[in-house]
Amino acid sequence: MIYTCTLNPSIDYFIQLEEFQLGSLNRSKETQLFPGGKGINVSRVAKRLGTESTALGFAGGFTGDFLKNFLQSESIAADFVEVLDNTRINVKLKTGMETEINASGPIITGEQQEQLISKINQLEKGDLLVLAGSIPSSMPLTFYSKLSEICKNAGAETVIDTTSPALEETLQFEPLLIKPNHHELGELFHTKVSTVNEAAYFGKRLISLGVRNVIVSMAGEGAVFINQDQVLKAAVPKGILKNSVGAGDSVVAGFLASYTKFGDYEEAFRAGTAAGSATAFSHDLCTKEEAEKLLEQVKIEKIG
Ligand SMILES: Nc1ncnc2c1ncn2[C@@H]1O[C@H](COP(=O)(O)OP(=O)(O)O)[C@@H](O)[C@H]1O
Ligand SMILES: O=P(O)(O)OC[C@H]1O[C@](O)(COP(=O)(O)O)[C@@H](O)[C@@H]1O
Repeated sequence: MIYTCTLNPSIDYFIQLEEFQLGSLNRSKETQLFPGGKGINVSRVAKRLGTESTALGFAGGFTGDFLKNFLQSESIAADFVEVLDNTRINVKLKTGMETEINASGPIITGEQQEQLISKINQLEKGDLLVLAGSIPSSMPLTFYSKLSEICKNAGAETVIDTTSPALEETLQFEPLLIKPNHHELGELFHTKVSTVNEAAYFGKRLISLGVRNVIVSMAGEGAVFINQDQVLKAAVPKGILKNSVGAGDSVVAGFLASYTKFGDYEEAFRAGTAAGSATAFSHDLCTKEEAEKLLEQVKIEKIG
């Protein structure tokens, strides 16, 4: 069974404007509300690609209800720990360029954290847990590594998509996959990663630390896949960028949907990259048809 865990989910409030003027009254052209948060997006895209998962995490208040109802309407299983405060609302301004304001989110008490841990304690060999997104400021930065350790002891796999320092702590538990973008990979090594060769070099260093597979996503430049046996580069099709929110999560979902079906890393990397670009080229997360249409246009090259 696949589980996604989003400690700080959101409602993503997309606001389209001709232009945005700081300090003035701005009126929107169009607005949309979507459930958000990295694990939630992975569950939604995976579902569209035919792969079931259960969304775990914390949800509260009327925004938490929106989230749960939305997932239910898409037939996605969810098992959230209830919190007192409202789930956050993240603002995504679309004015020709994208500006994001991600809110801090509700306070999560120690007792609520324990409730989530007891759900993770139920995982067993053959299960897979995706830990994705930021850790709320009321929680310890070691929370993902704690969950990773529980999974490792149970024989369950983990996939990690978060930033340093939380990411760093999880590496010792040998995740199946981590998916930093090139900025996040740079942060991990206190440097700047801008080229495919740099991504490959630092990706290999992660493999030597025990990570089994790394995808470094590089937005319009595509992505790099690194494991013990090979380094692959994916060149992505050119298209009109409509929405980069959720593109990274779509890479994770596409990879997992393919890998859990066919067990082939190269194909899973291709499927992940295609899903990422399909989301980038659409207003919402990609559909199965949109992702499949791009599959053949993703050019994979072995570079190591
Ligand atoms: N402008 C773009 N053109 C084509 N594909 C894109 C573009 N932006 C993002 N993507 C696709 O989405 C993936 C993830 O994007 P990226 O911005 O690196 O992730 P994140 O959202 O995690 O920062 C890329 O690997 C690529 O497949
Ligand atoms: O947990 P964080 O880092 O604040 O990120 C949350 C945001 O990231 C998203 O999951 C999108 O992530 P990606 O663009 O990296 O795929 C949004 O839905 C959400 O608003």
